[in-house]
Amino acid sequence: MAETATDIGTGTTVRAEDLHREYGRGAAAVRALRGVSVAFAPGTFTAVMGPSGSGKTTLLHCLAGMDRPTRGSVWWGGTEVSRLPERRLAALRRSRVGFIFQAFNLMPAMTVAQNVELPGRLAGERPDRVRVLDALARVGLAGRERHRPGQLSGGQQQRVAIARALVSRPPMLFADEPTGALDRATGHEILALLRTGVDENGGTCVMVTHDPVAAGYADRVLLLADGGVVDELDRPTAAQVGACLSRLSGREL
Ligand SMILES: Nc1ncnc2c1ncn2[C@@H]1O[C@H](COP(=O)(O)OP(=O)(O)OP(=O)(O)O)[C@@H](O)[C@H]1O
Repeated sequence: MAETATDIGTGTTVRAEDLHREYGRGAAAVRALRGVSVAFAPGTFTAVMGPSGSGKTTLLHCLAGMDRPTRGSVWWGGTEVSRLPERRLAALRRSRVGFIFQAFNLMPAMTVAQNVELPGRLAGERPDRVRVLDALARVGLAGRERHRPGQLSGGQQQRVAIARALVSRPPMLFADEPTGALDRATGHEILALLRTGVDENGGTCVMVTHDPVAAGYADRVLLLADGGVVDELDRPTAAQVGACLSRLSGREL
């Protein structure tokens, strides 16, 4: 099936159909995902939660085209990404997907601006200074472009990582515990940035988190257990999320 540039525009529906992901083979095989079918509409912010080992990161990596399912399919708009050859997938991913890691994953020897430019450079593009400075300004880091990551606080480093993820204005943003390494107040600032990105640009954002308060920024919470979706909550309060997680891990608060 051929994909075209028009398949993916501002805000993309991300869809998984009967997704299975196994690691290893035979008796030692781990079934990380066991038939997940779920869709994420443009202009929505979804939190993925569940006990440790339930498959959250595996699901995120498959949705973001960073890992391949063993069985089933992942779609970005009308494009079945799980079947694309590696080079075409990598090219599409670079232009369509922003990914934010818990540990920021910045290059310490590079300046803030160079870090933001890096994905484009790796793709062979000429850096667009105006876009880079605009992305830094959008995350509140105007004037910091010549700093090294080590000269910034954890929250500021995560803002650099968000600017790096957003500089190409991707329609899809995936975040794996983006506030896990931050204090609560700084975490709120980061979550507010993600929320604004969805509200103002109509992007599709999927975030893995362990924090019920962080999940409160999302429109929807998807709960995983044992590699499957076991529940969904629409605009839940932190208390509702906490109660649901406690039930899932077999404990009552
Ligand atoms: N590369 C791998 N090789 C083997 N097993 C793996 C690999 N990655 C993940 N797993 C296993 O797959 C299952 C799901 O892992 P995953 O990281 O997706 O869970 P998670 O819900 O994100 O966990 P956590 O909340 O602890 O980060 C776990 O049993 C894990 O040990």
